[in-house]
Amino acid sequence: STGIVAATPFPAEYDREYVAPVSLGTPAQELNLIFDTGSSDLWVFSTSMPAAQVAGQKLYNPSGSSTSAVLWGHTWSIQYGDGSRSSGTVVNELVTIGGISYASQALEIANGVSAQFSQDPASSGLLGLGFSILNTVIPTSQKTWFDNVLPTLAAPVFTVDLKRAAPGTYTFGAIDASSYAGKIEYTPIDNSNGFWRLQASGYQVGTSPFQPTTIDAIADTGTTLLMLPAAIVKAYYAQVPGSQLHASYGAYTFPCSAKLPSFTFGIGRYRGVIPGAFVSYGRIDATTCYGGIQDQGNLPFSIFGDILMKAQVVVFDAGRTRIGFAAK
Ligand SMILES: Cc1nn(C)c(C)c1CC(=O)Nc1ccccn1
Repeated sequence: STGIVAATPFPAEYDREYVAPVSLGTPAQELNLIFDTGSSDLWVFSTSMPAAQVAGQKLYNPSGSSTSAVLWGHTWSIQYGDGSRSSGTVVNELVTIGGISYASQALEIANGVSAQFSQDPASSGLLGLGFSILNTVIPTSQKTWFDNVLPTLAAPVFTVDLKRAAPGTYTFGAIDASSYAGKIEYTPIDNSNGFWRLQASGYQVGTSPFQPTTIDAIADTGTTLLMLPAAIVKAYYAQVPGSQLHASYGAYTFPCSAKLPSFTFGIGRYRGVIPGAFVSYGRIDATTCYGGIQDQGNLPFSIFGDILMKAQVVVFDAGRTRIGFAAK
C-alpha cells in the first residue's frame, strides 16, 4: 500500500510547525497532528484533559470509539528538547493515515500537556516517526505507526516534502519521482539512539567557498529551525549586516530589510541549497526579524529542522537505514 497526506504549515506565514490529518477510531475522529521524525510517541489531546489546558484543539474521545481498548497499566510521559512535555495513558486503536490503517496502534492519550502545547490551537498532538526505541510507554514500550505498517507498504520508506508557506506532503510507501529535480543523494543513518542521525559533509554561506567539515545532525520534522554549531552560525550571520546575537532572546536576529545569503549543506558531493528568504523565520517587532538558523548550544548534535526540510525532498528509507535528499 501507499498513502499520502497534506502537510500544512501553521501559522500560515511563519511555518512554525506542519500538521497532517490522522483518522482515529470508529466512527473516525480526524485530528491534525505534528509528524515528528525526532520522536516516537503517537499522542493526542483527549477528553481526559483539564479544560484549562485546552484552547481550540480537537479532542480524541476514546468512549466515542467502538474500536478503542484500554492498554491496562500502561502510561507515558515525554519531554522534548525545548522543555515542552505531555503525559497520560494508552489505548489500542484503529489509526489511519492516507488510507493506510493499522487496527491496534498504541495511541497515547494525554491527560496533561505543557503550555507550549496548550497554547497551540493548530495541533492536537504528535505522531512520532523516529525509531521505536525512543517510545516512552511503560512498562512495555510501543511501536510507532510507521513501524507497524512497514510490512504492508509498497516500499519501506516515507517521503517528506514540506513547503514554505504552502501545503506539502508526507508520502508513505513511495517516492514521487515528479516531486524533485535531479537525483536523490542518500547517506547512511545511525539509528542506534532512535534518531534519523546523519553526517553532512560541510556547508557554505551564500556564494562563499564550500567548507568541508562533518556536521553530525538529526533530521527532525518536529523542530522548526535549523540548529547548528556556534562557529557555523556565526559565519552565516557575519554575512548579514545588522544581525546580532540578541541578548534577551539568546538568539540571532537581523533587520527584516536585510538580504539574507543562502545556506548550503553537503551530503557527500551533493549540495542542498536553502534560499536566503527561507532563513527569515518571523518578525519580532516593526523592524527586527528572527533567524531560522540558530545555535545548537550544548546539544550533542545539530538539528536539521523544517527550515532545511522545506527546501528539499527528503526520503526516510527504513529498509536500507539511510536518508536521501533532493532539490525541487
Ligand atoms: C532537542 C532540542 N533542544 N532544543 C533547544 C530544541 C528546540 C530541540 C528540538 C525540540 O525540542 N523539538 C521538538 C519540540 C517539541 C516537539 C517535538 N520536537
